[in-house]
Amino acid sequence: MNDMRLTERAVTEKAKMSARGVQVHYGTNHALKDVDVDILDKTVTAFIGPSGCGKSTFLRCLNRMNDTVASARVTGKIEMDGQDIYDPRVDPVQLRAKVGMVFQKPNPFPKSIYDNVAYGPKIHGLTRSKAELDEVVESSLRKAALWNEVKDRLAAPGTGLSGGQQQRLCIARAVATSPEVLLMDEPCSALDPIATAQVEELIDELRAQFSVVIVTHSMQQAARVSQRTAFFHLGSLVEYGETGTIFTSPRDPRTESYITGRIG
Ligand SMILES: Nc1ncnc2c1ncn2[C@@H]1O[C@H](COP(=O)(O)OP(=O)(O)OP(=O)(O)O)[C@@H](O)[C@H]1O
Repeated sequence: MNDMRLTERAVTEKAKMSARGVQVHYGTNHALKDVDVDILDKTVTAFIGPSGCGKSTFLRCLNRMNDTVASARVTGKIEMDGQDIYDPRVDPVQLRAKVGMVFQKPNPFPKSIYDNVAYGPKIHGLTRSKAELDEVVESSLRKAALWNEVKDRLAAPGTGLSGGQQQRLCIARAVATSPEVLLMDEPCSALDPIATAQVEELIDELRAQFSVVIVTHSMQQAARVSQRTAFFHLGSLVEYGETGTIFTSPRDPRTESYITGRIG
C-alpha cells in the first residue's frame, strides 16, 4: 500500500462538521428526524430529496439560522472541529461568519458593490485599515470570479448587477469573512444556464479552501458539483455516501426511486 495515498485519504476524509441525533420540530411538525452525518473538509456535499423533506431545515441547523425561527426547536448535537456549535457560549453571529450562507434568491444589500463585500469584515473587525479592507474586497471578488466585471464600478449599487452577478456578489460577501464552511440553498435556481455554469465552476474552486454544502433540486447539478451526496426523505436522512455511488448504485430503494424519477 502506498503511504502517500493513505495520507491523502486521511486528509480528505476529515470531518469538518458532524451532526448526531439532530431533530427539528416546528411547533408540532416533526420536520427532521434523528439525522447523523459528517460534513467532510474541503468537499462539496449535496443535499437532495423531494420538496419538504427537510434539506433546507438541516442546512439551517449548520449555522444556527433556525435560531431566528420562533417555532423551531433543534435538539441533538452538531460540532465543528469538535466544538458544539449550540453551546450557549457560542455567539451565533460569529458562527455565521465561519459558516457562511448563500440563499436561493440573490439578496445583495441596497449598498454599493464594495460595501456589500466590506460589510462582514467591518462588523467582525477583521481588517485594521482601509488598505487592508480594499485587499479583502478585491480578493473576495476575485474568488467569486466577479472582479473583472465590477472593478471599475465598485461604488455602483449591488442591486444593479445581473442576477448571476448578484449571486456571485453574495458569494463574495460570504467569502469575505474567511468562512470554513459555505452553505448554499439552491444557489442557482434563479439563474440562467450560463450563470449557473459560472457558479458551479466557482463552487469547484471554493472547495479547495473550505467545505461547501449545497441544497439542490437538480440531480445533474448534484452529480456535477459534489463529491458526497445526502438523500433526505420525509424528514429522515435515508442515505449518504460518495456521489458516484449514490447515483449509480444506491443501497436504499427510496434513493433509487428518487434518482430514477419515481418519487419527488
Ligand atoms: N420557517 C418554518 N416554519 C414552519 N415550518 C417550516 C419552516 N420551514 C420549513 N418548515 C416545514 O419543515 C418541513 C421541511 O421543510 P424544508 O424547507 O426544510 O424542506 P426542503 O426539503 O428544503 O423543501 P424544498 O425543497 O421545497 O425547499 C416542511 O414540512 C416545512 O413545511
